[in-house]
Amino acid sequence: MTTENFQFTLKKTDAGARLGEVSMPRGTIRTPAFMPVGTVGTVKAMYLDQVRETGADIILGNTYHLMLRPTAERVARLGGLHKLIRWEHPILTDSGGFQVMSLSGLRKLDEQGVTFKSHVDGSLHHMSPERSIEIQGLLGSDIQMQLDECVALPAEPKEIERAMELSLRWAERCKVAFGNQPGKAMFGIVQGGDVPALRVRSAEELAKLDLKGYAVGGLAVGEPQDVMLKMLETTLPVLPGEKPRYLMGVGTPDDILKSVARGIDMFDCVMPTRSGRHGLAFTRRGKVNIRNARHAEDMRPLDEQSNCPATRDYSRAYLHHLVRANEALGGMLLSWHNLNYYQELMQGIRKAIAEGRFADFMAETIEEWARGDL
Ligand SMILES: CNc1nc2cc(C(N)=O)ccc2[nH]1
Repeated sequence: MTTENFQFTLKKTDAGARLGEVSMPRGTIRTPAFMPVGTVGTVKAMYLDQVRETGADIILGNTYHLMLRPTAERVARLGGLHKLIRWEHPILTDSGGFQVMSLSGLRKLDEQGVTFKSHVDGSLHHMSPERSIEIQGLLGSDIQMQLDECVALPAEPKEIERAMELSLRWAERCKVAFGNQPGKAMFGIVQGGDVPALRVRSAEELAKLDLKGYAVGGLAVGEPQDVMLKMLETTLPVLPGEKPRYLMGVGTPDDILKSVARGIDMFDCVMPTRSGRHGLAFTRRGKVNIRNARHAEDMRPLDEQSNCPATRDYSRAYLHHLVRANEALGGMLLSWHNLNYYQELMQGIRKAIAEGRFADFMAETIEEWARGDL
């Protein structure tokens, strides 16, 4: 069902796990949802028709990359990102802040924003909270993220606090810049590193802004999984239950299961596509490194029970050959397989929550991974 407004419906809970839907003009997002990453206007090595067929309701676009090339203004002149890349379903764009810190030659970060040198051509750019929202608007983004400062862990508590407070001030500026766009949403991002008290403050202050959704940021930045999960247990109870929660940059299938159990509704991660390009396949019996010599003459597919052609119709021997030869088709088939596996996992999660058996589903899934490759 699509609506002219942005509407989150919490359909069922099963212990901490939540089943829901985000309805928007461009379509409905079934949650818990996994968002494939469409970095520079493409989910690498995939046709977007295939991405849709795997079950994706929404993809992510990276503001940092798109603002540098082809630029937000050019995308707007060409009719917006949906038209340019031929994806008519919802798109979430990040603010660009995380990649400015991780990819560019960061020159300055102050109250006004960030000044950086492009990793593409060395040109100088300034991005304020207002400019980030302007860029995401020019792209035609359906869900826009506030500009924030994400610190890598481990970090000094004082540094984490400084970045968290700055991000709160930037959230207010982004809310003003975003204004009132009924069919779209701007999400705040909870920061606070691995310091529970700072996480609580960030979530409490963002909740006062009455935003349409909330991301948990500043995680999957080098901390152990147990620290990430502890920060979710600290943060999520403070966020309004009737709004969607999005865990940024996460994660492995194990991360996803354990984060759903704690109340996360949306995920994005390059893991399935990036690891697919490097020959790593996620399966219901755990990870398979197709580069390993043991697959060289194995004519079985990754999983003959799958409905995905990449998983069911191609032999491990051929996948092994393609990856070892660094052939493009190797990365294409394994990206397709991994995205399909991730969406099958999300579908299994949603079905288990609907049937009130998520805890059993999580235990059975983890146990089958541990049994090892077919
Ligand atoms: C891959 N890990 C990851 N952590 C992230 C945190 C943020 C954030 N804005 O705090 C954004 C993207 C992220 N990706």
